[in-house]
Amino acid sequence: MLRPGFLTTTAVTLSRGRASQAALYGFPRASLLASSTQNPRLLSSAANSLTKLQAQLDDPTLIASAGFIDNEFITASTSGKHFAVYDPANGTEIARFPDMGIEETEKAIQAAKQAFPSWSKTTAKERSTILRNWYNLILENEQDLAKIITWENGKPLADALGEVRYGASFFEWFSEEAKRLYGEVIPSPNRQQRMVAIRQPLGVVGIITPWNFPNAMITRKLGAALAVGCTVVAKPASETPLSAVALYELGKRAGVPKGVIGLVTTHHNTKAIGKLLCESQDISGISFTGSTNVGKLLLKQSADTVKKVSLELGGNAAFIVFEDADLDKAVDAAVLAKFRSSGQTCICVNRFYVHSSIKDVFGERLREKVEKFRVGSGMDANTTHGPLINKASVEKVRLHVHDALDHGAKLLIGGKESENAHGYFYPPTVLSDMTNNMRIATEETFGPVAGIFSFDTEEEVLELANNTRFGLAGYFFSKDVSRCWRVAENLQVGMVGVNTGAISSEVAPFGGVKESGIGREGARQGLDEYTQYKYINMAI
Ligand SMILES: NC(=O)c1ccc[n+]([C@@H]2O[C@H](COP(=O)([O-])OP(=O)(O)OC[C@H]3O[C@@H](n4cnc5c(N)ncnc54)[C@H](O)[C@@H]3O)[C@@H](O)[C@H]2O)c1
Ligand SMILES: O=CCCC(=O)O
Repeated sequence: MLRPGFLTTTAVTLSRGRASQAALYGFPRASLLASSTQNPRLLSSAANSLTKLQAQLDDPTLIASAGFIDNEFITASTSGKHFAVYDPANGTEIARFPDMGIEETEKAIQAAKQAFPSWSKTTAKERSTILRNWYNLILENEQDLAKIITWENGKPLADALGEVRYGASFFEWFSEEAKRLYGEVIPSPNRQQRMVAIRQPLGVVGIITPWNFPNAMITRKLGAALAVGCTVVAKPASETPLSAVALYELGKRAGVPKGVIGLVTTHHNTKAIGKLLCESQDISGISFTGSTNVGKLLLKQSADTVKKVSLELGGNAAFIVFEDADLDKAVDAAVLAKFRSSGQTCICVNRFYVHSSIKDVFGERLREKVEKFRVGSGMDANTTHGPLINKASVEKVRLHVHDALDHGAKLLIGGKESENAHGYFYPPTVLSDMTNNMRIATEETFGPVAGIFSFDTEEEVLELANNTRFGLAGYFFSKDVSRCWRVAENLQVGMVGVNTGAISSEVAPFGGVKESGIGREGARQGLDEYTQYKYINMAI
């Protein structure tokens, strides 16, 4: 039952057959117009935009402007306010979401709390089956889900499809791991007692996710949380809520029971909702992926209720090319590790350290690769690299490039923005002759700029690479096996790519050290963030 104050007539369940899909085209428009506090003409045009998007999907019922509370899609906030979602390729509004607040979040928390006793008592096999259903549904709808990512995030469609499959892999993985949540039998130090440690779900967990992987950052958390028996209230980034809604719609179809997963959409109430999730006594864990500053705030806010907190934060990855590296492989890996998602992944390279003897040839080879990029709308099949997420991101990248050039960096390619460009584009850029007094040496750029520093000795480059408060990922290229072990062990990061630029996988523990985070996601370790041990001592 919805509380008074919710626009109950617009709380619509999206799980309908395809036969009725055409009729659904009108639903978001009706719900948006229901808001009395905003200009009806603007709301109507936003609804039309969403309708246009729906018309391009095989299954238009996958998206709506809605949060999801207690098994219902809620298309209006109690305040009547909305926030806009934009296509970063052209800056146009594509949807308008309910700007939910404390009331809705509290309701989602209570629904998740109520659902916890029964969900946590389902068998591992039952939870596994639901996750597996969800995985299958994602793959069946992968083309639609990829389009949704591209519309709201901007990444090229092929990359978006890769993200959908990557996202799905977490449900597949955790559907399997659900059945292997083993505890321990502890050899007793005496003859009178037997000792075991069992693993139990934390309870309700709050999940906050970023825009750079609108699909996969949600599944990486949800998969693990649901596998162990936790229930969830999630808040997606306000830039990319459509992917979250689509996933929830599929979750409902997959058989996730009422109350187990909640979704609260907001822009203006982000801080307040974050605080509530951290401070609520009904929430036992927080899992966050995003910037280090916000992560630190959430950690502080969670202190009073002594929550288990899992943080996947910013990075400042070094990519080291030793003099004995296979240069072809190093350049290919550099392209991937730097320019994937136009430089907007947390494990993207921020600093290239190339041995002084090969610095110029490496720079030239990288320049040649970047010259072949095709920057444009992610929906265009020829596009290799899409826009950045918003204006602020473009400004940060511009600042980093200008700062480097002002301090004497050499521009190999890029750096010049087109004056006629619509959308949030920045040309892929390669800079050489970088020095440690430049911003890129210490700050995460989160954009398509490769800055090349040079070094002479292994000792020197390790010191440079580790001279940061971040510690997420690091990469290096060398053919010397002893050096490979030495450098891998001495890089102060959570993840190392040795002779590769691709390290992400659902089977591997993803996470950082230092101010890049606490905890690991994916892999068998991913379950640890959502469980606690209970030690049982039985006298015999
Ligand atoms: N380590 C990882 O796995 C990983 C993955 C992706 C992104 N990141 C990092 O995320 C950053 C970029 O993402 P971003 O700009 O979206 O980060 P962000 O921290 O601004 O936002 C991330 C999420 O936190 C929410 N948020 C913002 N302020 C909040 C507050 N006060 N309380 C509660 N929630 C709040 C946002 O709405 C969004 O949902 C980069 O630093 C990147 O390295 C890390
Ligand atoms: O941006 C952070 C996540 C990237 C990844 O999982 O590869």
